[in-house]
Amino acid sequence: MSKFPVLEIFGPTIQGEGMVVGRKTMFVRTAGCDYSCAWCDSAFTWDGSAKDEIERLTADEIVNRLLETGGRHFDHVTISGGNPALLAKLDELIEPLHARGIEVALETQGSRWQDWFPEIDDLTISPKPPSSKMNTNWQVLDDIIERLLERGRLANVSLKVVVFNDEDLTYAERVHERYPDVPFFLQVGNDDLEEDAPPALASHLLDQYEWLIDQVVASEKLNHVRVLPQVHALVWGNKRGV
Ligand SMILES: C[S@@+](CC[C@H](N)C(=O)[O-])C[C@H]1O[C@@H](n2cnc3c(N)ncnc32)[C@H](O)[C@@H]1O
Ligand SMILES: Nc1nc2[nH]cc(C(=O)O)c2c(=O)[nH]1
Ligand code: SF4
Ligand SMILES: [Mg+2]
Repeated sequence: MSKFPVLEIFGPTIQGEGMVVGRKTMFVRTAGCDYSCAWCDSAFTWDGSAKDEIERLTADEIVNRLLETGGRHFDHVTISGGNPALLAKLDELIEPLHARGIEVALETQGSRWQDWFPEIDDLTISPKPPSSKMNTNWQVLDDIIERLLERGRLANVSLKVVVFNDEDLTYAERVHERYPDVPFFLQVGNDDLEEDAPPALASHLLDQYEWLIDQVVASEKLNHVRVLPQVHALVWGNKRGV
């Protein structure tokens, strides 16, 4: 049995982002990332600041922890990170969750393929725009999208680009033009990760949301798209574990 580096298991809460926004879900957050985005809201997964909190758990232990924490109050688990696509054996966790009738969602940036991607019920791929300071490997992303389309997973996949500025918006247009058949989401960037008063953050993020809606409305390249804020950030601010 493989061991997985886990930083948080929490919920039930709602999925605050993207293709299944609002869905009641538990979260499993893995440690470690191959990126280091300038604005990462979960930098503790990779910057060493929470290294003492990382637990190495088997899939059975994660399932037990989910059941202890969530009881009978969930039928959906979202795996995020860090980049959970660094974990080659994650099918060992996906399989027993499915066996219990629990749906599995996963958040990743599209920098690595894993053979278990087609098993994920709600797969969010979130390539990173220029403001992140990361570079997209288009060959890798093309390959991931192609493999998912070949396997008929269109209904289970989405692309989600976080937008902070005009350059990011141009990047979002480029991603949507390259993969026009993949459901496409634009997400408000949270540029105030230090604010600890939820109402102040919510007010700021709603202004950013209005700006992003205006930009998308004005774009001829962004028509078959959805624009969303991070609902959990509006409700709970920058709090961890919600
Ligand atoms: C923390 S990441 C973990 C999963 C994976 N590494 C990824 O980036 O897709 C989860 C989601 O949060 C988004 N995110 C991270 N920091 C953000 C921020 N400051 N504002 C808005 N979204 C953010 C990412 O783009 C990603 O879609
Ligand atoms: N409620 C809630 N929704 C989320 N959607 C994506 C999250 C993430 O950090 O990956 C996240 C999170 O941390 N909390
Ligand atoms: S890829 Fe995701 S977890 Fe990694 S640094 Fe970027 S936002 Fe954070
Ligand atoms: Mg988050």
